[in-house]
Amino acid sequence: MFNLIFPGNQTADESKRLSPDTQAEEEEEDDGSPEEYVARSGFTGSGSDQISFSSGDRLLVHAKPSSQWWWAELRGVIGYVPAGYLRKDAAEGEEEEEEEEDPWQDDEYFGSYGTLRLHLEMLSDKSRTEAYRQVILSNCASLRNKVVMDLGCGTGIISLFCAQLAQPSVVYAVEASSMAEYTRQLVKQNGCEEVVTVLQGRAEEIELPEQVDVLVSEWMGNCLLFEFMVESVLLARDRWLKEGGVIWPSSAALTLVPCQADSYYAEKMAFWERPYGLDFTPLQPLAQQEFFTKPKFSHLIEPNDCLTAPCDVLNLDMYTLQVQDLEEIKGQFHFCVEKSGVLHGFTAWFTVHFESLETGGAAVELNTGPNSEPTHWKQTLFMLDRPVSVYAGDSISGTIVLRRNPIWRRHMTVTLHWNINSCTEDTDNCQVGTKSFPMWR
Ligand SMILES: C[S@@+](CC[C@H](N)C(=O)[O-])C[C@H]1O[C@@H](n2cnc3c(N)ncnc32)[C@H](O)[C@@H]1O
Repeated sequence: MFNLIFPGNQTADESKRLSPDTQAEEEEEDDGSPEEYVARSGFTGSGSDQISFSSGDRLLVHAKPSSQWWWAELRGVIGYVPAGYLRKDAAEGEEEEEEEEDPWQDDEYFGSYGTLRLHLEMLSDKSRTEAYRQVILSNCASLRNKVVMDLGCGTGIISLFCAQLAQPSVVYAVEASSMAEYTRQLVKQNGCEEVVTVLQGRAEEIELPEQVDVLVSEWMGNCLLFEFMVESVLLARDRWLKEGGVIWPSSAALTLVPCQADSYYAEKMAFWERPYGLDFTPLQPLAQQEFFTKPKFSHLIEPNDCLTAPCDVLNLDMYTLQVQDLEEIKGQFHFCVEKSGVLHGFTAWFTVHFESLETGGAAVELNTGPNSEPTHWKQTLFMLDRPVSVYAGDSISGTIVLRRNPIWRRHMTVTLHWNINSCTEDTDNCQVGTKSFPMWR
């Protein structure tokens, strides 16, 4: 049985909203002999220590050093494989139970949005909430008599901003979690029931009486796409948005920067070098697996720790983005090191833009990067396995690939490939590396 850790019981280091994990999947006794697993879908390994396989392949799992990556064998080739892509070769009849698992994990997902914890966190995030308020306020003239859909309204904050700061004809506030029952009360309590209609249900399933002029939603997750609520927005756009209608946010970008992370590295890895005068370095490979396999959510990078200027690696246009594009999104980067230091990893954050409907009006931007007010998303840190010294003038180029999990639809793997070209003569001329980070499967 897969064990999901949702926000209600996660650690502060993990996602703000959704942090399913794969721990404790195997309850059976481990007698040390290899176990046979079947691939649920294909996987293309990156780097020399991962193996590729196709859907239906039978793999022998020799060891499970972490909940995400197992050590397995296929046709005589041995290497790491992502655990979430494998299932036990169930006897007939048992398989049915497995197939019943919801790849969207909606019970857990909407269950967590049915409690106050996440709404408190989101509403306490002033930069986020004020950005939406500013969008409504600065477009209040254009919103007059418009039909608005607030997809995933939660407590209804954006719908209430619309009703109080503008004069739309109606706002359809759609919410799948049980919070919708309270949202109705909040709408009434604030005297907005003439304008705001709360509809409880999944946006994909609800029926609206009409098409809408404006589709607004706060769907962004860690590293922009995690949770993949964006899919619901794209489907609603195609079904409910009038020709020429507006989507807020209208575009989104993911930004990356090569960085130092001295204190995190010291806390999780260098610690094992000489605690209490003893050599604990044999634990370092374990530390790497345990602390550096997944990205670190909730990282707050100091502007000083950026080794280069940041660079946008993905740009999504919410009008043209298609659901199928989400399966694999690739970006490229080319950085020029500005100051010598130690490259511990890469940090990512996102920015979204809300186009203005007013003539000559300025777009509103919500930037979650280190040069803006911190938001509850903070930033996402991807640690390399080994730090690399870099020097001013070096170039770091490469690619980033966000690959959506083919089974667990709210999850993805981020693969970074980098190439460091040193400008100094006394160091290796070129260093390349690849690392894949499951979020969370
Ligand atoms: C990030 S929260 C934003 C809540 C609120 N709009 C705000 O800004 O505070 C996303 C909300 O969307 C809801 N949601 C996610 N996917 C949905 C879907 N497909 N249909 C309806 N509601 C959805 C969640 O239950 C959650 O309350």
